Amino acid sequence: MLNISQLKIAREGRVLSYELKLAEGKVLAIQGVSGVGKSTLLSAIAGFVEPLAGTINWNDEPLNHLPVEGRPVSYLFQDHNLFEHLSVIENLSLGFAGPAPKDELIAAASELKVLEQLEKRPGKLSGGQRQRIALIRTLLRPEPLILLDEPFAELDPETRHLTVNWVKKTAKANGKTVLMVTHQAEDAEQLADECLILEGATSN
Ligand SMILES: Nc1ncnc2c1ncn2[C@@H]1O[C@H](COP(=O)(O)OP(=O)(O)OP(=O)(O)O)[C@@H](O)[C@H]1O
Repeated sequence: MLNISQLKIAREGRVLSYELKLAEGKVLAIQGVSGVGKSTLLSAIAGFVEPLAGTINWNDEPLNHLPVEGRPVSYLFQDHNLFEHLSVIENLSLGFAGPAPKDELIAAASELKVLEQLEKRPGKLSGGQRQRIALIRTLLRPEPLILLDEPFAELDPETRHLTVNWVKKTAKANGKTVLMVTHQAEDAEQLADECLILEGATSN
């Protein structure tokens, strides 16, 4: 269970407040107007933003004082966070305690139609190809809590449908708990078990 209680974060003279409970293995869609604080919530869970107050607990363990690298979190940023000096397959192979699950990575790349891109540098890929590579990397890493910020924004409708289904299948098969920021109602309908709509912040 992810339990976020009375979390408060200062942003540009405003205080953003969050309250959230999500059972293990569930997918939550996070929606709300631009600037309401969707990405800020993911950043706080991942440990990039210091809250003013409140707690973030994962399976009853407080995360607040853990460093970014000590949190049980795999995070897909809006800009895809791929290392440009490594090939795509090297990017995909990072972050595993033991050897990377190459067969699983290659099967995912084939399913998402990016198999031909694996030996290239991320800079040579289209936005949509990078997005699928970043999704494979984020979903197949070992951490149980998956944070996705606009993960399908650059995909055409057909590829989007394929990719959303792959994320759903992969998250469920591996028991992942997923928080996904999206502006698309159909992504939420297709993928999410629950929906959180963030609303305005209070002024300081
Ligand atoms: N690194 C930062 N430092 C300070 N303030 C920030 C930072 N990033 C975002 N903000 C501010 O925090 C508020 C919430 O931004 P956030 O990116 O969380 O919104 P969002 O709902 O994800 O928006 P969008 O849908 O446009 O991505 C905004 O007022 C934004 O200007």
